[in-house]
Amino acid sequence: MQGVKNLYLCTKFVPMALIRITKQFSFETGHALFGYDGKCKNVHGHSYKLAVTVIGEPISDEDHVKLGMVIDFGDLKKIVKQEIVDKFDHATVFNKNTPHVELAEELQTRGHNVILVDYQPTSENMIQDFAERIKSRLPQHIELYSLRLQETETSYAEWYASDNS
Ligand SMILES: Nc1nc2c(c(=O)[nH]1)N=C([C@H](O)[C@H](O)COP(=O)(O)OP(=O)(O)OP(=O)(O)O)CN2
Ligand SMILES: [Zn+2]
Repeated sequence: MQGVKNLYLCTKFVPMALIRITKQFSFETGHALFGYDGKCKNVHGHSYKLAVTVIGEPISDEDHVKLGMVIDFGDLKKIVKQEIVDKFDHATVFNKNTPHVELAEELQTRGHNVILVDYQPTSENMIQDFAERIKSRLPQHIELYSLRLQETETSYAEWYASDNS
């Protein structure tokens, strides 16, 4: 009986661990790479898949409604939906520093959903943009750990906070 009591006490005093949790998203987005020397210079689209990983300590306050969670998956979903999915899904992204801006403006006047960005819309640049958008919305005690943006079945970009600090 004494042994069982000790085991119970041990589980109560385990130091808090940092845990990574991940939520995955998908959205359909068009883009064109102005000046590119391949077929992706044409306006085309991808079924993007985005995996968002955050890191933090699970909440240990037994009175907290989110006990045991780093962040509620639902709250993470809300942030990523508002910042990325709802904006980029069924939109076409153009680099506003290229002549594509004219095409973009024409499409906008015809009611199309267009996003003008300050960069060439490659996976590498989009993932950096997404990292900044998500970081700006996370609670202070949670950090963005990594992103993985999959553009095609065989191509993806990754962003790690540790590579960029
Ligand atoms: N480093 C990068 N290279 C390319 C990007 C990019 O964002 N970063 N983007 C493109 C195109 O937009 C498009 O994604 C084509 O990618 P790719 O993998 O070449 O697509 P394919 O369908 O041709 O791939 P396969 O699986 O090899 O058939 C181009 N490059
Ligand atoms: Zn592409």
